[in-house]
Order: sequence, then C-alpha cells, then structure tokens
Amino acid sequence: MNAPVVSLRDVSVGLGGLPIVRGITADIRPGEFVALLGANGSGKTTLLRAVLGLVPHHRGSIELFGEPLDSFRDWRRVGYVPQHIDPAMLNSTVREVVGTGRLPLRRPFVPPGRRDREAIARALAEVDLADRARTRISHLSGGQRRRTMIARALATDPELLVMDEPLAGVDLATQETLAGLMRTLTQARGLTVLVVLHEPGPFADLVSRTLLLQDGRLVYDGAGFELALPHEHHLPPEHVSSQTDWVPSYPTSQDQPEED
Ligand SMILES: Nc1ncnc2c1ncn2[C@@H]1O[C@H](COP(=O)(O)OP(=O)(O)OP(=O)(O)O)[C@@H](O)[C@H]1O
Repeated sequence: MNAPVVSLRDVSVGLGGLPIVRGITADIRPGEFVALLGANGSGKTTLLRAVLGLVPHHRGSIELFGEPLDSFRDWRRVGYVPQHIDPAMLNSTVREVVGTGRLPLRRPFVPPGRRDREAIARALAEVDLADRARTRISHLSGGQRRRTMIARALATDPELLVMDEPLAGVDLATQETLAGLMRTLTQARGLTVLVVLHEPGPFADLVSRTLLLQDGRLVYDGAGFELALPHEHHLPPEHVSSQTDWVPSYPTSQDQPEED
C-alpha cells in the first residue's frame, strides 16, 4: 500500500487558550478525495490550517508525504485553496494571482521564467480562465474567483490539493461547475484532495471518504457520504479521541502573576 500523503497521529490544536482540535488520528492515502465535515465551529478549518503548518499543533504528530511537518520543505507538492481571497489581491490580475502560486519554486524578486509562464498558462486553461488572464480579481464573479484560486493552487503541479469550503457562497450552478472541474482535475492530475465542506452538494459523487468532526473530535471516518448524524459516534471506541488529558502548552490565566 502507498505511503500516506497526510498522516495525523493524536493531533491536538489549541487557539486562544481553548482546545479546538482534539486527538485526531487519520491517514490520507494517494488518490483519496476526503471531505472534512462538521458543524460550525467544530474545528475543520483549524485542522486544515494545522496540516498546512499555518497554526501550530500542541500535541501529536503531522506528516506530509512521510516527512514530519517541522522539516517538510517541499511545499510545491501541496496546493491550498483558502476559503476567502485576500482583499490585497483584488486589484491584481488573474495571471498575477495565479503567478503567486509559483512562489515556492521561484527566487524572490526574479520575474517568472518560461516554466513559470507555462505552468500558469496550463493552470488557467484547466480552470477555463485563459481568456480572463488580464482581468482584475475585483471584476470577477464569485465562481471565477474560486477558479482563480484553484488555478493558483495548481500552479506548482501539486499532488495534494487542500481546499477550505470551495462551495460556500456560490450558487448551485457554480457549485456544479466547480464539481465538474474537480472531477476533470482529479482524473487528469491524479490529485489527492482534502476538502472542508459544510454539505456535500454536487461534490457528493467525488468524495471517497468522509471525516466528521464534532467539537474538535473525529467522530466518523468512513466511505463516501453515507452519513452520519453529527451527534452519533460511528468509530469503534478505541478510535474515538477521548482527550480527557488535554493540556494547553501555552500560558493560561492561572500562570499569570497576580497583580498587586
Ligand atoms: N484565533 C482563534 N482564537 C480563538 N478561537 C478561535 C480562533 N480561530 C477559531 N477559533 C474558534 O475555534 C473554533 C473552531 O473554528 P474553526 O474555524 O476551525 O471551525 P470550523 O469547523 O471550520 O467552522 P466553520 O464551519 O464555521 O468555518 C470556533 O469556535 C472558533 O470560534
């Protein structure tokens, strides 16, 4: 069996002094299309950001492509589609934004080379935005902005695509377009996908596996979308994180010196 693309062992994340993600253990293998589901505030985005090293985990271990996250440097292999486009990008053109996806492969302040331009053109063509390359982001529809960010994530030819709620805030027709796009991309590129979704929508057919979070804990890990009411625990007890001994590794109010 192939080595996992993402390996999580007893991963816990705390934010602002509160435990947000609690004792997650899961492997994501090459070619899987994994949906991370859960109610608002269940910790989906936080877990995604921990996998990308954007927030620290306080317990457990994370590996990408068999490499511990701390020493992982090959970010070319990972494409990230955040939920929101950075407002600082609104004045930039589609091509410029997609070009920022090449930064893991470029030297700072050096203009894009031939390979960069080819990769950007390929990514734009794949998301059907080649004719919008010079358009400013502020002039795009919601669906076009999503496709721009997907192209940006594809610009390094990643093996793992991580997406945060790509279906949120766009109409059903756009959701279906995005699902069709993902179907083509996963087949053409053999991508492994980890995607946060609120509900399956048009992605349901694509998803090969669902991880369901409830209050930061993994309460379901199974095939497809045959769900799984959020309050039900579907994992055998030994796989469900209890996390009774969770201790934040940063100062709490009890650690503060008392004021006179
Ligand atoms: N920087 C932070 N400091 C403190 N708490 C935070 C911080 N960021 C997020 N949280 C809290 O962590 C919890 C989980 O947030 P997270 O965004 O991971 O959930 P989610 O499952 O992605 O939710 P949603 O579906 O609403 O996006 C929420 O209660 C949120 O308020």
